[in-house]
Amino acid sequence: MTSSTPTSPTTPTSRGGGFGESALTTPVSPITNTPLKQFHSYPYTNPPIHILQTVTIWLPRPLEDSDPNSTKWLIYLHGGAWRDPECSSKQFIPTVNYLDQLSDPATMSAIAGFASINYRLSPYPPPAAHPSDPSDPYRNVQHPTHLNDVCVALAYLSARFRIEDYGWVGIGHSAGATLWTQLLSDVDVGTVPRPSAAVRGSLSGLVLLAGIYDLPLFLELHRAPLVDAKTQRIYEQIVTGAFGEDPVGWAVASPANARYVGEEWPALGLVVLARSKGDQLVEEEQDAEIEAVLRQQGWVGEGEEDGGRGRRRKLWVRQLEGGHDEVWQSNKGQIAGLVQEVFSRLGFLQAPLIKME
Ligand SMILES: N[C@@H](CC(=O)c1ccccc1NC=O)C(=O)O
Repeated sequence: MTSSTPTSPTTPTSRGGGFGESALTTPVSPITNTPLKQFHSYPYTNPPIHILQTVTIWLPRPLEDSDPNSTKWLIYLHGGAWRDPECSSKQFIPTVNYLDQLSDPATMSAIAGFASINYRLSPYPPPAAHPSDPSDPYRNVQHPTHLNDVCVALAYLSARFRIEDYGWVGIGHSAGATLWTQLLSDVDVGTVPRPSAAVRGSLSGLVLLAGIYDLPLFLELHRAPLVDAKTQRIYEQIVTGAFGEDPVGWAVASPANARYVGEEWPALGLVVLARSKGDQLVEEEQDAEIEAVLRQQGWVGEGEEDGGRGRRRKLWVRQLEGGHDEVWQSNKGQIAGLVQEVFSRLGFLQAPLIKME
């Protein structure tokens, strides 16, 4: 297989989602008056302290006009190799806008709200466009602190928006897909409680984009002579920065080595694994591994029998187009299309309303 060089940390990126216009500086208005294209970031810690511990919310309509029986929440976890401050909750904006403006309106009618979670990051040493200050406690954390923040954010979404009354679908890109699969499994989440039974029981679908599921394999595929020494060093920094120096820790934190207790997420009926052949940063072996692991643990592929076990856990594989970070950009509405497909499969789309002239 061939591997190519990841985004050079020295290259400033023109991607959206940077810290330039801080989400926290956006004035917070009463949630029920939030127009869709405006987003509002809410601190999920008490006391509210830092932008990296916020969740960004978009509402298609005042929340009280969304019927919990017929609308769902979509909850996004961004990537960025656990360290890149240019990658944030704003990665979800292209998908939100696509669903708002270009998708079949039936999908938007079935969405109560979009939430995109920021979490504390791991060290990003220089040279980098935005290196972390070694004394910044928000940009020098390690696993399981990222997961710890995701758990706190989900508890906040439950307390403030009652996501469990609506039901929800999770979406994650790259390290964000790693975080969702870790959360679903028995990987350590730190000192905070795991999501409540109500929150776990209301997750019905998961869309995993370009995820990293086996950290030792991630390093193996980016070691000389497969890649040049500089690229090898970047991948080593990513993994040691986020998971420490001990290789045992890398294996223990890897979703591919974990157990998935379906009963703990009883409504989860569909997991979608999606990646692009044009992904230059994360290899297809990652998806192949997690697919095999989920199959061993009870998920069944599309169009396959479930062996009479009566399980409802389906595993879909989908192809995307573009480079690693292009898949979440509006790129032909790929992610919006997946959301629509998942909503349709899960029975969330209602017959379109007939307009009265
Ligand atoms: N932009 C990131 C690179 C990055 O996101 C990445 C690089 C290689 C493999 C996976 C990556 N992202 C996963 O979340 C950085 O500058 O570190």
